[in-house]
Amino acid sequence: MSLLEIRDLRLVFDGFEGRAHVLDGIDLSVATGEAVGIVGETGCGKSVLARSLLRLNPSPPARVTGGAIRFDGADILGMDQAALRRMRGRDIGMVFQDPVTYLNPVFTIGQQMAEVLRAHEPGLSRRALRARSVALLESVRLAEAEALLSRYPHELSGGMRQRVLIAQALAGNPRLLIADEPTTALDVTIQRQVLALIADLVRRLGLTLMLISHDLGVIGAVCRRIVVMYSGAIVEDAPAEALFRAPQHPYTRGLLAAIPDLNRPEHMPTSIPGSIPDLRHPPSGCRFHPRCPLAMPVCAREKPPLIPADAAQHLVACHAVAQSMAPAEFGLSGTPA
Ligand SMILES: Nc1ncnc2c1ncn2[C@@H]1O[C@H](COP(=O)(O)OP(=O)(O)OP(=O)(O)O)[C@@H](O)[C@H]1O
Repeated sequence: MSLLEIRDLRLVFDGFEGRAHVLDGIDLSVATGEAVGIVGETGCGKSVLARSLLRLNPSPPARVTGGAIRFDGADILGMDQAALRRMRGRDIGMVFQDPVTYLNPVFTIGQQMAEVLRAHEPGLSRRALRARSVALLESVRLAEAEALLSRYPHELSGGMRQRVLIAQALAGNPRLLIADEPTTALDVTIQRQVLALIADLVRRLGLTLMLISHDLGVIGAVCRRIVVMYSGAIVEDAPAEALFRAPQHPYTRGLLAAIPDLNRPEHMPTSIPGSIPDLRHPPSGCRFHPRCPLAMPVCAREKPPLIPADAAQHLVACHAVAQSMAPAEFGLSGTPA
């Protein structure tokens, strides 16, 4: 049974310069205990998707135009404000990219931990708040947690600040943790430590994780399953090992070809030709078709469905891949361009 079910989710932003079709029919199921990575180029809608799960996209300009999101059976899109407040942090916790933005410079770490804890459990005594804060800071491997309570954010390093935010996200004992580019603002060594911490928390607390990054290396370090997004749609969804070994979608292949390989110095990284589409005027059919080396006439006409590729858990949305698997079954009229 899935903890999270997203069905045909569609979301637009209405702006002065027109309507941006940002989520174009997202289908995603996440089972309890899974660690799923969402990867894709900047602007493909990863953060908007994550914020949709907590209904955090500002509305207006954001508007959900179709689909459903269910968390443990509850209809998130139909929740009233009181139900949303209960759900946020308690069912689904979220960690954002930039720890500086989300910690208030004028309050101590202790005051900010207490504020989050009080929101979840209003009746906690001062002593209980202190004990819970220390336990949470220790759970994210922060040394001298007791002393940290009286420090201000600027007295902490970037990695420590991100750990404090992870501790805050865990304060409501969420079942699903969403981490949106949690290490992008950190330098490489600290990045590795924070990723190791997230992987460890997932194991220790039995958390379900949705990790968002533009970096396949970051996702591959933590997640067993990888979902690739392109321009508001999922183009491939596969076990990490299968995705790295045998990527199916031409966009995923392009992403992998762009990564330098230290074991093969002769391999020259290549970039995907063209640029990401303008979401106010997205290409018809498959949004990747103008950049795709395998594009066929059908690709400009019909959006390809997400279907099993070489294994049941390996899904891909590509007419060319579908045709190469079973041409008669799919009956596509397209011929290679
Ligand atoms: N508040 C907003 N108002 C208008 N458009 C928005 C808003 N938030 C996001 N968008 C648009 O939605 C699209 C997807 O943005 P999103 O932040 O989800 O991308 P992303 O894949 O997470 O990329 P990045 O890694 O750069 O954050 C972008 O075109 C962005 O301009």
